[in-house]
Amino acid sequence: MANIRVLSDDVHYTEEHILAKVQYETAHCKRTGDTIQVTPRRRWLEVRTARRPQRTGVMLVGWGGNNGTTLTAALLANRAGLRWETKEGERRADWLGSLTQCATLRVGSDDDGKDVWAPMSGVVPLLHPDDLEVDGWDVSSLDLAAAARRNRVLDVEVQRALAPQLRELRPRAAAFDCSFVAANQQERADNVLPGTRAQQVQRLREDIRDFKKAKSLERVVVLWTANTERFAEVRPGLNDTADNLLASIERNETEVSSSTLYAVAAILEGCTYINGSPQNTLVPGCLELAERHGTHVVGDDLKTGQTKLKSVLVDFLVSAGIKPTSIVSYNHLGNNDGKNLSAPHTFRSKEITKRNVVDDMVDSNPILYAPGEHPDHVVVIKYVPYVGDSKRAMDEYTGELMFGGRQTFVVHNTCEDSLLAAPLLLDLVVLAEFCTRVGFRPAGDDEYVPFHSVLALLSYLVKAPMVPRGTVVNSLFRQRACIENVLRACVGLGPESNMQLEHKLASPTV
Ligand SMILES: NC(=O)c1ccc[n+]([C@@H]2O[C@H](COP(=O)([O-])OP(=O)(O)OC[C@H]3O[C@@H](n4cnc5c(N)ncnc54)[C@H](O)[C@@H]3O)[C@@H](O)[C@H]2O)c1
Ligand SMILES: O=P([O-])([O-])O[C@@H]1[C@@H](O)[C@H](O)[C@@H](O)[C@H](O)[C@@H]1O
Repeated sequence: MANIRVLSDDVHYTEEHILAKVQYETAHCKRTGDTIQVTPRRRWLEVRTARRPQRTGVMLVGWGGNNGTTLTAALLANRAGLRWETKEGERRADWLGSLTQCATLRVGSDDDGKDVWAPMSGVVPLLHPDDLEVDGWDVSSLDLAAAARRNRVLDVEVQRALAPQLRELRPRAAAFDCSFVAANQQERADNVLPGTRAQQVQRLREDIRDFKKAKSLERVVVLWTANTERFAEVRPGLNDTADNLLASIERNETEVSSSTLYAVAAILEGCTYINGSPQNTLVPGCLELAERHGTHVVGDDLKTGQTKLKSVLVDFLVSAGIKPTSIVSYNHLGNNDGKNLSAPHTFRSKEITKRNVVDDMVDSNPILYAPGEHPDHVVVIKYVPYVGDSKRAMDEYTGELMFGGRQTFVVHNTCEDSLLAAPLLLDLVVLAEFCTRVGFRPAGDDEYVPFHSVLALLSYLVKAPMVPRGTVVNSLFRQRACIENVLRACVGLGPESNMQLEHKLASPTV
């Protein structure tokens, strides 16, 4: 696929960097009575992107799980160009569902006025999946071939072809506190670290160093794709500050979750930490620790199927002036994730992230909704072993039309949960690595400013985006546009406005 090269006085490609200059516009608003005063603020920004992706490895927490084994198999299969027979004919390994590997963005138009599109990975150098090393931890000691067989996600032909390599991959012993997950998860836990929380953090840090050294890595991303935990209590003296969190770990406080131990270990080793599950791993003390160490964190909860569709449908309805009044999201699934979510305290974590996704869109339209008014919104998840990873999502959306009309549409969405999640895990790692190579400064300043420790740019990939400040955006296309426009800024292209006035005015030469 083509890479783009921007020919502009505002873009310079040196051996090490892409140096770009772009005009950045915001608008300050002030409400006075029935009027909103809007003051545009335009300034020139200089963007510096290091061109060489770093030698990167990802350490998956929950490596032996459905998502972890599926991502690992995808990395191996794509690297090998694996082809296999199915009843529909030959298939070959691909990255379908990955934004960085299979999505494009419009970069302009050609002599005939036709749009020209480029792969996202062709705008700025991104880490290639073939170069990504993988390791991780799991409470189950199964090697990844045995785990893939247990997980029942991959075609048998694929499992057979990859078994020799998967068999060599064995998860490291895990930090695990079963009280934070469903009791039914204890039965697989034969690979658990002993000792206090402080000793476990120390061991996890040694694991990260060991992986980094063994693979000669420059960057390690720690990504939680283990079970959903219950929310941890956040309270002064426990985890409200970095020092209090570290002291609580030293005191072996039982309210510090296993996932927070991984996050602390990652941050102390200078790694990006990504929370692919809904629990509040990234407590305030964790966020302060990440800022102190200048590392990035991303959360919460992968956005893969039912919620992703919801963030599109509700955005479409509200932005079309149709008023969603009832949203009922039901799904059943039969994988281990579903088994773990069958406990009330773990389901509650998932319910929170699946329900909050419409808040910003509802709040954006006071014409439709009075202050504090929201659609009825219900989330139901049931564990039905027979369907395995092939989650069935059924949604009913009801909205109000003019003259008291009602519109109801029902969606049946059979997701293969892990085949949807694995490409997003790759995107999270690839974009997280990219974010460590970019800096911004007002034109003329000396210092480039990196992304904030809380990587809000990756909101597109999670259900409940953490942001350092400002409004949480859940609208999927606004989130995607943010990534697209940041990539464009790195090569001196302004934001995609979609105006294309050259095709809309009486004269194309305005
Ligand atoms: N489409 C999706 O699959 C999807 C979407 C959004 C979020 N998620 C979240 O991703 C996570 C993983 O999903 P999955 O389908 O792979 O689940 P899974 O149960 O198949 O995998 C989780 C793995 O984590 C291991 N584990 C549990 N606690 C651990 C610990 N403390 N340390 C190390 N390993 C531990 C388990 O043994 C298991 O192998 C879940 O929290 C799920 O809610 C999944
Ligand atoms: O991402 P999404 O499809 O909206 O939500 C999914 C839930 O519907 C499913 O029950 C759960 O097991 C997955 O982890 C995922 O969170």
